[in-house]
Amino acid sequence: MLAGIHFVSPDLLLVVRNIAFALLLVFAAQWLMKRKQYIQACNQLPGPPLKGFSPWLAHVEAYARTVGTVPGYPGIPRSVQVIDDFTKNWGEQGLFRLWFFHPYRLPFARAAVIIVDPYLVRQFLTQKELTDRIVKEKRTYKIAAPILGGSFLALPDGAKWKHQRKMVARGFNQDFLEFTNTVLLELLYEQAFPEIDRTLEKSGSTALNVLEWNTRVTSETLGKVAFSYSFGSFSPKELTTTANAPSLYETYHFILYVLSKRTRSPPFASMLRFKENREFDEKILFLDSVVDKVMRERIEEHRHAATTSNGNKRHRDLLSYMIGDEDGLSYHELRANMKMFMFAGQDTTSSALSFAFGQLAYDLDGQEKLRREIDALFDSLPDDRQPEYKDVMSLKYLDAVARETLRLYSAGVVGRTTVEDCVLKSEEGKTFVIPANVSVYIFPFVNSKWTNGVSEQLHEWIPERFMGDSKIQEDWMPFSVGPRNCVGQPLAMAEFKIILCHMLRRYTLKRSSEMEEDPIPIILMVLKPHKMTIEISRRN
Ligand code: HEM
Repeated sequence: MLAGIHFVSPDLLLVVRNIAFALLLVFAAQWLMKRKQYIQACNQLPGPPLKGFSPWLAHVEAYARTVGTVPGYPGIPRSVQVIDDFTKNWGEQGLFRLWFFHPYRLPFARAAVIIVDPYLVRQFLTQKELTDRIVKEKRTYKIAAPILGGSFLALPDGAKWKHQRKMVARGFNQDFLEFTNTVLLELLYEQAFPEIDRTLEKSGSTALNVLEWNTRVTSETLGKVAFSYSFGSFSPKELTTTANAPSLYETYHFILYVLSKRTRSPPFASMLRFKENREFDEKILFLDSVVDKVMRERIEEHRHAATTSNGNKRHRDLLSYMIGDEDGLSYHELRANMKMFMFAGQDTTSSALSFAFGQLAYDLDGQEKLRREIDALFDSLPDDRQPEYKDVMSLKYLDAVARETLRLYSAGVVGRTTVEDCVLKSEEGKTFVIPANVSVYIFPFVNSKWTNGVSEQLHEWIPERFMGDSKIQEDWMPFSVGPRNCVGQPLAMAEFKIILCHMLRRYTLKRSSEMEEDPIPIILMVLKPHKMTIEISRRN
Protein backbone atom coordinates (compact mmCIF):
# COMPACT_ATOMS: atom_id res chain seq x y z
CA MET A 1 0.00 0.00 0.00
CA LEU A 2 2.71 2.42 1.07
CA ALA A 3 4.75 1.36 -1.89
CA GLY A 4 1.74 2.20 -4.08
CA ILE A 5 1.51 5.74 -2.72
CA HIS A 6 5.21 6.12 -3.29
CA PHE A 7 4.61 5.71 -7.03
CA VAL A 8 1.77 8.29 -7.28
CA SER A 9 3.19 11.45 -8.67
CA PRO A 10 3.24 14.44 -6.26
CA ASP A 11 1.46 16.53 -8.92
CA LEU A 12 -1.49 14.14 -8.97
CA LEU A 13 -1.72 14.23 -5.20
CA LEU A 14 -1.83 18.01 -5.31
CA VAL A 15 -4.59 17.96 -7.91
CA VAL A 16 -6.65 15.51 -5.82
CA ARG A 17 -6.15 17.62 -2.73
CA ASN A 18 -7.21 20.78 -4.55
CA ILE A 19 -10.32 19.12 -5.97
CA ALA A 20 -11.29 17.85 -2.51
CA PHE A 21 -10.80 21.30 -1.06
CA ALA A 22 -12.84 22.93 -3.84
CA LEU A 23 -15.66 20.40 -3.33
CA LEU A 24 -15.63 21.13 0.39
CA LEU A 25 -15.90 24.83 -0.32
CA VAL A 26 -18.82 24.25 -2.70
CA PHE A 27 -20.66 22.13 -0.11
CA ALA A 28 -20.00 24.69 2.63
CA ALA A 29 -21.21 27.51 0.38
CA GLN A 30 -24.36 25.57 -0.52
CA TRP A 31 -25.01 24.77 3.07
CA LEU A 32 -24.53 28.38 4.16
CA MET A 33 -26.82 29.49 1.34
CA LYS A 34 -29.50 27.09 2.56
CA ARG A 35 -29.15 28.37 6.12
CA LYS A 36 -29.48 31.92 4.81
CA GLN A 37 -32.60 31.00 2.87
CA TYR A 38 -33.98 29.34 6.00
CA ILE A 39 -33.40 32.50 8.02
CA GLN A 40 -34.95 34.68 5.30
CA ALA A 41 -38.00 32.41 4.98
CA CYS A 42 -38.52 32.40 8.75
CA ASN A 43 -38.20 36.17 8.86
CA GLN A 44 -41.09 36.44 6.37
CA LEU A 45 -43.38 35.29 9.19
CA PRO A 46 -44.69 37.88 11.65
CA GLY A 47 -42.59 38.08 14.78
CA PRO A 48 -40.45 40.37 16.89
CA PRO A 49 -37.25 41.77 15.40
CA LEU A 50 -34.05 40.71 17.07
CA LYS A 51 -32.95 44.25 17.79
CA GLY A 52 -32.21 44.69 21.45
CA PHE A 53 -31.89 40.98 22.13
CA SER A 54 -28.64 39.38 23.08
CA PRO A 55 -27.02 37.90 19.97
CA TRP A 56 -26.32 34.70 21.87
CA LEU A 57 -29.63 34.12 23.58
CA ALA A 58 -32.22 35.23 21.00
CA HIS A 59 -35.86 35.82 21.90
CA VAL A 60 -37.08 33.04 24.07
CA GLU A 61 -34.22 32.81 26.52
CA ALA A 62 -33.44 36.53 26.64
CA TYR A 63 -37.06 37.46 27.26
CA ALA A 64 -37.51 34.68 29.81
CA ARG A 65 -34.71 36.29 31.82
CA THR A 66 -36.61 39.55 32.03
CA VAL A 67 -39.69 37.94 33.62
CA GLY A 68 -37.73 35.88 36.15
CA THR A 69 -38.33 32.39 37.45
CA VAL A 70 -41.27 30.83 39.26
CA PRO A 71 -40.87 31.16 43.05
CA GLY A 72 -39.45 27.95 44.49
CA TYR A 73 -38.43 26.59 41.07
CA PRO A 74 -34.91 27.72 40.21
CA GLY A 75 -34.29 27.43 36.48
CA ILE A 76 -37.98 27.45 35.51
CA PRO A 77 -39.00 30.78 33.92
CA ARG A 78 -42.52 32.15 34.03
CA SER A 79 -43.07 30.64 30.60
CA VAL A 80 -46.80 31.26 30.55
CA GLN A 81 -46.21 34.98 31.00
CA VAL A 82 -43.57 34.87 28.24
CA ILE A 83 -46.02 33.15 25.87
CA ASP A 84 -48.90 35.48 26.83
CA ASP A 85 -46.77 38.60 26.34
CA PHE A 86 -45.43 37.52 22.95
CA THR A 87 -48.97 36.54 21.88
CA LYS A 88 -50.34 39.92 22.93
CA ASN A 89 -47.66 41.79 20.99
CA TRP A 90 -47.16 39.55 17.96
CA GLY A 91 -50.07 37.12 17.74
CA GLU A 92 -52.54 39.39 15.95
CA GLN A 93 -52.19 37.63 12.60
CA GLY A 94 -52.76 34.18 14.11
CA LEU A 95 -49.21 32.92 14.34
CA PHE A 96 -45.79 34.33 15.05
CA ARG A 97 -42.14 33.39 14.77
CA LEU A 98 -39.49 33.57 17.47
CA TRP A 99 -35.82 32.73 17.28
CA PHE A 100 -34.71 30.01 19.65
CA PHE A 101 -31.11 30.22 18.51
CA HIS A 102 -30.04 33.53 17.06
CA PRO A 103 -29.52 33.79 13.28
CA TYR A 104 -26.05 35.19 14.03
CA ARG A 105 -25.21 31.67 15.14
CA LEU A 106 -25.68 30.71 11.51
CA PRO A 107 -24.99 26.98 11.77
CA PHE A 108 -27.38 26.62 14.70
CA ALA A 109 -30.00 29.27 13.88
CA ARG A 110 -33.36 27.83 14.80
CA ALA A 111 -36.84 29.31 14.64
CA ALA A 112 -39.98 28.43 16.55
CA VAL A 113 -43.49 29.23 15.37
CA ILE A 114 -46.36 29.59 17.81
CA ILE A 115 -49.80 29.11 16.24
CA VAL A 116 -52.45 30.95 18.23
CA ASP A 117 -55.45 31.14 15.86
CA PRO A 118 -57.64 28.01 16.44
CA TYR A 119 -58.60 28.07 12.74
CA LEU A 120 -54.93 27.68 11.75
CA VAL A 121 -54.38 25.08 14.49
CA ARG A 122 -57.18 22.90 13.07
CA GLN A 123 -55.66 23.18 9.59
CA PHE A 124 -52.16 22.34 10.79
CA LEU A 125 -53.17 19.32 12.87
CA THR A 126 -55.98 17.82 10.80
CA GLN A 127 -55.30 18.35 7.07
CA LYS A 128 -53.58 15.28 5.67
CA GLU A 129 -51.29 17.24 3.32
CA LEU A 130 -49.98 19.10 6.37
CA THR A 131 -49.92 16.26 8.93
CA ASP A 132 -47.77 14.32 6.43
CA ARG A 133 -45.21 17.15 6.60
CA ILE A 134 -44.75 17.27 10.36
CA VAL A 135 -43.35 15.01 13.08
CA LYS A 136 -43.50 15.20 16.87
CA GLU A 137 -41.16 17.91 18.13
CA LYS A 138 -37.78 16.19 18.11
CA ARG A 139 -35.85 17.82 20.92
CA THR A 140 -38.60 17.74 23.57
CA TYR A 141 -39.43 14.09 22.93
CA LYS A 142 -35.75 13.18 23.07
CA ILE A 143 -35.47 14.90 26.44
CA ALA A 144 -38.67 13.22 27.68
CA ALA A 145 -37.45 9.77 26.53
CA PRO A 146 -36.85 8.53 30.13
CA ILE A 147 -40.63 8.64 30.70
CA LEU A 148 -42.13 8.57 27.19
CA GLY A 149 -39.57 6.70 25.07
CA GLY A 150 -40.98 3.72 23.14
CA SER A 151 -44.61 4.58 24.00
CA PHE A 152 -47.07 5.31 21.23
CA LEU A 153 -47.36 8.94 22.42
CA ALA A 154 -43.76 9.48 21.28
CA LEU A 155 -43.85 7.29 18.17
CA PRO A 156 -44.01 8.95 14.74
CA ASP A 157 -47.22 8.46 12.72
CA GLY A 158 -47.10 5.06 11.07
CA ALA A 159 -48.25 1.47 11.34
CA LYS A 160 -46.73 0.88 14.78
CA TRP A 161 -48.34 3.97 16.31
CA LYS A 162 -51.69 3.22 14.64
CA HIS A 163 -51.79 -0.33 15.97
CA GLN A 164 -50.97 0.66 19.56
CA ARG A 165 -53.36 3.60 19.55
CA LYS A 166 -56.17 1.38 18.24
CA MET A 167 -55.57 -1.18 20.98
CA VAL A 168 -55.70 1.50 23.68
CA ALA A 169 -58.59 3.50 22.19
CA ARG A 170 -60.95 0.52 22.31
CA GLY A 171 -60.30 0.37 26.05
CA PHE A 172 -61.98 3.73 26.72
CA ASN A 173 -65.51 2.34 26.27
CA GLN A 174 -68.72 2.76 28.27
CA ASP A 175 -67.99 -0.28 30.43
CA PHE A 176 -64.54 1.10 31.29
CA LEU A 177 -65.97 4.52 32.24
CA GLU A 178 -68.58 2.92 34.50
CA PHE A 179 -65.76 0.92 36.07
CA THR A 180 -63.92 4.24 36.62
CA ASN A 181 -66.99 5.58 38.47
CA THR A 182 -67.02 2.50 40.74
CA VAL A 183 -63.28 2.78 41.42
CA LEU A 184 -63.58 6.47 42.26
CA LEU A 185 -66.55 6.02 44.61
CA GLU A 186 -64.62 3.45 46.59
CA LEU A 187 -61.41 5.48 46.61
CA LEU A 188 -63.06 8.79 47.55
CA TYR A 189 -65.38 7.53 50.31
CA GLU A 190 -63.11 4.89 51.81
CA GLN A 191 -59.74 6.63 51.62
CA ALA A 192 -59.41 10.10 50.15
CA PHE A 193 -62.30 11.87 51.95
CA PRO A 194 -61.67 10.18 55.33
CA GLU A 195 -58.07 11.38 55.06
CA ILE A 196 -59.27 14.99 54.57
CA ASP A 197 -61.66 14.60 57.53
CA ARG A 198 -58.90 13.26 59.78
CA THR A 199 -56.59 16.13 58.79
CA LEU A 200 -59.31 18.69 59.43
CA GLU A 201 -60.02 17.19 62.87
CA LYS A 202 -56.44 16.67 63.93
CA SER A 203 -54.71 19.83 62.83
CA GLY A 204 -57.60 22.23 63.21
CA SER A 205 -56.36 23.71 59.95
CA THR A 206 -58.75 23.84 57.04
CA ALA A 207 -56.14 24.44 54.34
CA LEU A 208 -55.74 21.64 51.82
CA ASN A 209 -52.99 21.39 49.19
CA VAL A 210 -55.43 20.37 46.47
CA LEU A 211 -52.75 19.90 43.84
CA GLU A 212 -51.14 17.16 45.86
CA TRP A 213 -54.46 15.62 46.95
CA ASN A 214 -55.82 15.58 43.39
CA THR A 215 -52.61 14.05 42.04
CA ARG A 216 -52.81 11.27 44.60
CA VAL A 217 -56.46 10.64 43.66
CA THR A 218 -55.76 10.62 39.91
CA SER A 219 -52.63 8.43 40.17
CA GLU A 220 -54.46 5.95 42.40
CA THR A 221 -57.41 5.91 39.97
CA LEU A 222 -55.09 5.44 37.02
CA GLY A 223 -53.31 2.58 38.77
CA LYS A 224 -56.63 0.83 39.30
CA VAL A 225 -58.36 1.46 35.97
CA ALA A 226 -55.30 1.05 33.79
CA PHE A 227 -53.45 -1.78 35.57
CA SER A 228 -55.72 -2.99 38.41
CA TYR A 229 -52.96 -1.92 40.76
CA SER A 230 -52.96 0.19 43.90
CA PHE A 231 -49.99 2.49 44.41
CA GLY A 232 -51.22 2.88 47.98
CA SER A 233 -51.26 6.67 47.66
CA PHE A 234 -53.63 6.95 50.64
CA SER A 235 -52.06 4.23 52.77
CA PRO A 236 -50.18 5.37 55.88
CA LYS A 237 -47.07 4.17 54.10
CA GLU A 238 -47.20 4.28 50.33
CA LEU A 239 -46.32 0.95 48.76
CA THR A 240 -44.03 2.66 46.31
CA THR A 241 -41.90 4.63 48.74
CA THR A 242 -38.17 4.29 49.27
CA ALA A 243 -35.72 6.51 51.11
CA ASN A 244 -34.99 8.35 47.87
CA ALA A 245 -38.56 8.57 46.68
CA PRO A 246 -40.76 9.65 49.57
CA SER A 247 -43.91 9.34 47.46
CA LEU A 248 -44.96 8.73 43.91
CA TYR A 249 -46.23 12.33 43.80
CA GLU A 250 -42.84 13.73 44.80
CA THR A 251 -41.01 11.37 42.46
CA TYR A 252 -43.03 12.57 39.49
CA HIS A 253 -42.83 16.18 40.51
CA PHE A 254 -39.05 15.99 40.67
CA ILE A 255 -38.76 14.14 37.34
CA LEU A 256 -40.94 16.69 35.55
CA TYR A 257 -39.03 19.57 37.12
CA VAL A 258 -35.67 18.21 35.92
CA LEU A 259 -37.01 17.42 32.44
CA SER A 260 -38.39 20.96 32.14
CA LYS A 261 -35.01 22.38 33.08
CA ARG A 262 -33.35 20.17 30.49
CA THR A 263 -35.47 21.66 27.71
CA ARG A 264 -33.48 24.85 28.33
CA SER A 265 -29.98 23.47 28.76
CA PRO A 266 -27.48 22.14 26.21
CA PRO A 267 -27.97 18.43 25.39
CA PHE A 268 -24.72 17.30 27.09
CA ALA A 269 -25.78 18.85 30.45
CA SER A 270 -27.93 15.83 31.32
CA MET A 271 -24.88 13.56 31.05
CA LEU A 272 -22.84 15.42 33.67
CA ARG A 273 -22.82 13.65 37.02
CA PHE A 274 -24.37 16.50 39.00
CA LYS A 275 -26.31 15.60 42.15
CA GLU A 276 -29.58 16.49 40.40
CA ASN A 277 -28.84 14.22 37.43
CA ARG A 278 -27.82 11.35 39.71
CA GLU A 279 -31.03 11.74 41.71
CA PHE A 280 -33.01 11.87 38.46
CA ASP A 281 -31.47 8.59 37.26
CA GLU A 282 -32.21 6.95 40.61
CA LYS A 283 -35.84 8.01 40.44
CA ILE A 284 -36.20 6.74 36.89
CA LEU A 285 -34.72 3.40 37.98
CA PHE A 286 -37.18 3.36 40.86
CA LEU A 287 -40.11 4.03 38.50
CA ASP A 288 -38.88 1.27 36.18
CA SER A 289 -38.82 -1.15 39.09
CA VAL A 290 -42.41 -0.21 40.03
CA VAL A 291 -43.54 -0.66 36.43
CA ASP A 292 -41.76 -4.03 36.12
CA LYS A 293 -43.30 -5.27 39.37
CA VAL A 294 -46.82 -4.29 38.28
CA MET A 295 -46.32 -5.70 34.81
CA ARG A 296 -45.09 -9.08 35.97
CA GLU A 297 -48.02 -9.42 38.39
CA ARG A 298 -50.63 -8.30 35.92
CA ILE A 299 -49.41 -10.30 32.92
CA GLU A 300 -49.31 -13.43 35.08
CA GLU A 301 -52.85 -12.70 36.30
CA HIS A 302 -54.04 -12.12 32.77
CA ARG A 303 -52.57 -15.43 31.58
CA HIS A 304 -54.12 -17.20 34.55
CA ALA A 305 -57.54 -15.61 33.90
CA ALA A 306 -57.31 -16.51 30.22
CA THR A 307 -56.68 -20.18 30.98
CA THR A 308 -59.13 -20.61 33.84
CA SER A 309 -62.21 -18.67 32.80
CA ASN A 310 -63.49 -20.90 29.98
CA GLY A 311 -62.92 -18.22 27.42
CA ASN A 312 -64.66 -15.65 29.59
CA LYS A 313 -61.67 -13.31 29.59
CA ARG A 314 -61.44 -10.25 31.80
CA HIS A 315 -61.29 -7.11 29.72
CA ARG A 316 -61.68 -4.42 32.31
CA ASP A 317 -58.48 -2.45 32.71
CA LEU A 318 -56.47 -0.78 29.93
CA LEU A 319 -53.60 -3.22 30.24
CA SER A 320 -55.93 -6.12 29.36
CA TYR A 321 -56.72 -4.39 26.09
CA MET A 322 -53.04 -3.84 25.36
CA ILE A 323 -52.04 -7.41 26.21
CA GLY A 324 -54.69 -8.40 23.68
CA ASP A 325 -54.98 -11.86 22.17
CA GLU A 326 -53.01 -12.53 18.98
CA ASP A 327 -52.43 -8.85 18.20
CA GLY A 328 -51.11 -7.91 21.66
CA LEU A 329 -48.13 -5.67 22.40
CA SER A 330 -44.68 -7.02 23.27
CA TYR A 331 -43.44 -6.79 26.87
CA HIS A 332 -41.19 -3.91 25.86
CA GLU A 333 -44.09 -1.98 24.29
CA LEU A 334 -46.41 -2.67 27.22
CA ARG A 335 -43.80 -1.44 29.67
CA ALA A 336 -43.14 1.77 27.69
CA ASN A 337 -46.85 2.54 27.38
CA MET A 338 -47.56 1.90 31.00
CA LYS A 339 -44.78 4.28 32.03
CA MET A 340 -46.18 6.86 29.62
CA PHE A 341 -49.71 6.50 31.05
CA MET A 342 -48.39 7.23 34.53
CA PHE A 343 -47.24 10.57 33.16
CA ALA A 344 -49.94 11.43 30.59
CA GLY A 345 -52.88 10.19 32.62
CA GLN A 346 -52.56 11.65 36.08
CA ASP A 347 -50.79 15.01 36.27
CA THR A 348 -52.85 16.45 33.43
CA THR A 349 -56.21 15.65 35.01
CA SER A 350 -55.11 16.64 38.50
CA SER A 351 -53.88 19.98 37.16
CA ALA A 352 -57.28 20.72 35.56
CA LEU A 353 -59.11 19.69 38.73
CA SER A 354 -56.90 21.85 40.92
CA PHE A 355 -57.50 24.91 38.71
CA ALA A 356 -61.25 24.20 38.93
CA PHE A 357 -61.13 23.96 42.75
CA GLY A 358 -59.24 27.27 42.75
CA GLN A 359 -61.72 29.02 40.45
CA LEU A 360 -64.70 27.78 42.47
CA ALA A 361 -63.06 28.92 45.69
CA TYR A 362 -63.06 32.46 44.21
CA ASP A 363 -66.41 32.26 42.43
CA LEU A 364 -68.68 31.38 45.35
CA ASP A 365 -71.86 32.04 43.31
CA GLY A 366 -70.68 29.64 40.64
CA GLN A 367 -69.83 27.09 43.33
CA GLU A 368 -73.35 27.38 44.82
CA LYS A 369 -74.94 27.07 41.39
CA LEU A 370 -72.96 23.90 40.70
CA ARG A 371 -73.75 22.50 44.14
CA ARG A 372 -77.50 23.06 43.60
CA GLU A 373 -77.27 20.99 40.40
CA ILE A 374 -75.32 18.25 42.19
CA ASP A 375 -77.69 18.22 45.20
CA ALA A 376 -80.68 17.95 42.86
CA LEU A 377 -79.08 14.89 41.28
CA PHE A 378 -78.45 13.20 44.63
CA ASP A 379 -81.98 14.05 45.81
CA SER A 380 -83.44 12.46 42.68
CA LEU A 381 -81.73 9.11 43.32
CA PRO A 382 -83.68 6.45 45.22
CA ASP A 383 -82.50 4.90 48.50
CA ASP A 384 -79.24 6.77 48.95
CA ARG A 385 -77.97 5.24 45.75
CA GLN A 386 -74.70 6.83 44.55
CA PRO A 387 -74.81 8.43 41.07
CA GLU A 388 -73.72 6.24 38.20
CA TYR A 389 -71.38 7.39 35.45
CA LYS A 390 -74.23 8.43 33.15
CA ASP A 391 -75.93 10.43 35.97
CA VAL A 392 -72.82 12.55 36.51
CA MET A 393 -72.34 13.02 32.78
CA SER A 394 -75.89 14.38 32.46
CA LEU A 395 -75.09 17.45 34.62
CA LYS A 396 -75.06 20.47 32.32
CA TYR A 397 -73.44 23.07 34.54
CA LEU A 398 -70.77 20.60 35.67
CA ASP A 399 -69.97 20.01 32.01
CA ALA A 400 -69.72 23.79 31.46
CA VAL A 401 -67.38 24.13 34.47
CA ALA A 402 -65.17 21.32 33.12
CA ARG A 403 -65.03 22.89 29.67
CA GLU A 404 -64.38 26.41 30.94
CA THR A 405 -61.59 25.19 33.24
CA LEU A 406 -59.95 23.26 30.42
CA ARG A 407 -60.41 26.23 28.10
CA LEU A 408 -58.39 28.47 30.39
CA TYR A 409 -55.99 25.89 31.81
CA SER A 410 -55.45 23.00 29.47
CA ALA A 411 -52.45 21.06 30.73
CA GLY A 412 -51.30 19.64 27.38
CA VAL A 413 -48.82 21.30 25.05
CA VAL A 414 -48.49 20.31 21.40
CA GLY A 415 -45.06 20.39 19.76
CA ARG A 416 -44.19 19.47 16.19
CA THR A 417 -41.23 19.85 13.83
CA THR A 418 -41.87 20.61 10.16
CA VAL A 419 -40.01 18.26 7.83
CA GLU A 420 -41.19 20.09 4.69
CA ASP A 421 -42.57 23.58 4.05
CA CYS A 422 -46.14 23.90 5.37
CA VAL A 423 -48.55 26.42 3.83
CA LEU A 424 -51.37 27.70 6.06
CA LYS A 425 -54.20 30.02 5.02
CA SER A 426 -56.09 32.16 7.54
CA GLU A 427 -59.86 32.71 7.47
CA GLU A 428 -59.15 36.14 5.96
CA GLY A 429 -57.15 34.54 3.15
CA LYS A 430 -53.66 35.43 4.39
CA THR A 431 -51.03 32.82 3.49
CA PHE A 432 -48.18 31.77 5.78
CA VAL A 433 -45.34 29.48 4.77
CA ILE A 434 -43.68 27.71 7.68
CA PRO A 435 -40.34 26.45 6.34
CA ALA A 436 -39.03 22.95 6.98
CA ASN A 437 -37.04 22.38 10.17
CA VAL A 438 -39.01 24.75 12.38
CA SER A 439 -40.36 23.83 15.83
CA VAL A 440 -44.08 24.58 15.95
CA TYR A 441 -45.81 24.94 19.30
CA ILE A 442 -49.49 25.03 20.08
CA PHE A 443 -50.64 25.94 23.57
CA PRO A 444 -54.38 25.20 23.82
CA PHE A 445 -54.64 27.54 26.83
CA VAL A 446 -53.55 30.36 24.50
CA ASN A 447 -55.68 29.37 21.46
CA SER A 448 -58.92 29.51 23.37
CA LYS A 449 -58.16 33.03 24.58
CA TRP A 450 -57.10 34.35 21.18
CA THR A 451 -59.82 36.79 20.30
CA ASN A 452 -59.35 37.65 16.63
CA GLY A 453 -61.19 40.86 17.34
CA VAL A 454 -64.15 39.11 18.99
CA SER A 455 -64.83 40.62 22.36
CA GLU A 456 -66.06 37.76 24.51
CA GLN A 457 -64.07 38.44 27.70
CA LEU A 458 -62.08 35.37 26.85
CA HIS A 459 -59.62 35.84 29.72
CA GLU A 460 -62.40 35.52 32.27
CA TRP A 461 -63.85 32.45 33.93
CA ILE A 462 -67.48 32.28 32.73
CA PRO A 463 -68.72 28.64 32.57
CA GLU A 464 -72.11 29.85 31.28
CA ARG A 465 -70.52 30.47 27.87
CA PHE A 466 -70.66 26.70 27.37
CA MET A 467 -74.36 26.42 28.13
CA GLY A 468 -75.51 27.54 24.69
CA ASP A 469 -74.30 27.39 21.13
CA SER A 470 -71.26 29.54 20.57
CA LYS A 471 -68.23 29.66 18.30
CA ILE A 472 -66.23 29.08 21.44
CA GLN A 473 -67.31 25.42 21.40
CA GLU A 474 -65.71 25.04 17.98
CA ASP A 475 -62.45 26.60 19.14
CA TRP A 476 -62.29 24.43 22.28
CA MET A 477 -59.31 22.11 21.86
CA PRO A 478 -57.65 21.33 25.21
CA PHE A 479 -57.22 17.71 24.10
CA SER A 480 -55.82 18.82 20.72
CA VAL A 481 -57.38 17.87 17.39
CA GLY A 482 -56.62 15.51 14.52
CA PRO A 483 -55.24 11.97 14.50
CA ARG A 484 -52.82 12.63 17.38
CA ASN A 485 -55.41 14.13 19.72
CA CYS A 486 -55.70 12.92 23.32
CA VAL A 487 -56.83 9.32 23.40
CA GLY A 488 -57.51 9.61 27.15
CA GLN A 489 -60.11 12.42 26.86
CA PRO A 490 -63.09 10.25 27.95
CA LEU A 491 -61.22 9.14 31.09
CA ALA A 492 -60.02 12.66 31.88
CA MET A 493 -63.52 14.14 31.55
CA ALA A 494 -65.06 11.31 33.60
CA GLU A 495 -62.54 11.68 36.42
CA PHE A 496 -62.80 15.46 36.45
CA LYS A 497 -66.59 15.43 36.73
CA ILE A 498 -66.93 12.54 39.18
CA ILE A 499 -64.31 13.92 41.60
CA LEU A 500 -65.68 17.47 41.49
CA CYS A 501 -69.27 16.25 41.89
CA HIS A 502 -68.55 14.30 45.09
CA MET A 503 -66.18 16.93 46.44
CA LEU A 504 -68.83 19.66 46.28
CA ARG A 505 -71.51 17.34 47.66
CA ARG A 506 -69.39 16.87 50.80
CA TYR A 507 -67.30 20.04 51.22
CA THR A 508 -67.33 23.76 50.59
CA LEU A 509 -64.29 25.45 49.09
CA LYS A 510 -63.07 28.92 49.99
CA ARG A 511 -60.06 31.10 49.25
CA SER A 512 -57.25 30.60 51.72
CA SER A 513 -54.73 33.14 52.89
CA GLU A 514 -52.06 30.97 51.25
CA MET A 515 -53.75 31.23 47.88
CA GLU A 516 -52.13 33.37 45.23
CA GLU A 517 -54.34 36.28 44.09
CA ASP A 518 -53.86 35.11 40.51
CA PRO A 519 -52.69 31.48 40.52
CA ILE A 520 -49.36 31.35 38.66
CA PRO A 521 -49.59 28.68 36.00
CA ILE A 522 -46.27 26.91 35.59
CA ILE A 523 -45.12 24.60 32.82
CA LEU A 524 -43.41 21.49 34.18
CA MET A 525 -43.75 19.59 30.91
CA VAL A 526 -47.51 20.13 31.40
CA LEU A 527 -49.32 23.23 32.64
CA LYS A 528 -50.19 23.16 36.34
CA PRO A 529 -50.81 25.66 39.12
CA HIS A 530 -47.66 26.70 40.91
CA LYS A 531 -49.47 26.37 44.23
CA MET A 532 -53.08 25.60 45.07
CA THR A 533 -53.96 25.54 48.72
CA ILE A 534 -57.59 26.27 49.55
CA GLU A 535 -59.82 26.38 52.63
CA ILE A 536 -62.07 23.41 52.85
CA SER A 537 -64.92 22.62 55.29
CA ARG A 538 -67.36 19.76 55.67
CA ARG A 539 -70.99 20.57 54.82
CA ASN A 540 -73.60 19.88 57.44
C1 HEM B 1 -57.27 17.03 31.44
C2 HEM B 1 -56.49 16.04 31.11
C3 HEM B 1 -55.74 15.89 29.82
C4 HEM B 1 -55.35 16.84 28.91
C5 HEM B 1 -55.60 18.34 28.96
C6 HEM B 1 -54.65 16.14 27.84
C7 HEM B 1 -54.13 16.77 26.72
C8 HEM B 1 -53.50 16.11 25.69
C9 HEM B 1 -53.00 16.74 24.50
C10 HEM B 1 -53.07 18.22 24.19
C11 HEM B 1 -52.46 15.77 23.71
C12 HEM B 1 -51.79 15.95 22.35
C13 HEM B 1 -50.30 16.03 22.51
C14 HEM B 1 -49.57 16.14 21.20
O1 HEM B 1 -50.20 16.10 20.14
O2 HEM B 1 -48.35 16.29 21.20
C15 HEM B 1 -52.61 14.52 24.42
C16 HEM B 1 -52.18 13.30 23.93
C17 HEM B 1 -52.30 12.12 24.63
N1 HEM B 1 -52.91 11.93 25.84
FE1 HEM B 1 -53.83 13.33 26.95
N2 HEM B 1 -54.61 14.81 28.13
C18 HEM B 1 -55.27 14.60 29.33
C19 HEM B 1 -55.50 13.39 29.95
C20 HEM B 1 -55.07 12.17 29.50
C21 HEM B 1 -55.36 10.90 30.12
C22 HEM B 1 -56.22 10.70 31.36
C23 HEM B 1 -54.72 9.94 29.38
C24 HEM B 1 -54.67 8.44 29.55
C25 HEM B 1 -54.91 7.77 30.60
C26 HEM B 1 -54.04 10.62 28.29
C27 HEM B 1 -53.27 9.99 27.33
C28 HEM B 1 -52.79 10.61 26.19
C29 HEM B 1 -52.05 9.90 25.15
C30 HEM B 1 -51.68 8.43 25.15
C31 HEM B 1 -51.76 10.85 24.16
C32 HEM B 1 -51.00 10.60 22.84
C33 HEM B 1 -51.99 10.23 21.73
C34 HEM B 1 -51.27 9.92 20.41
O3 HEM B 1 -50.18 10.42 20.19
O4 HEM B 1 -51.84 9.19 19.60
N3 HEM B 1 -54.28 11.96 28.39
N4 HEM B 1 -53.25 14.75 25.60
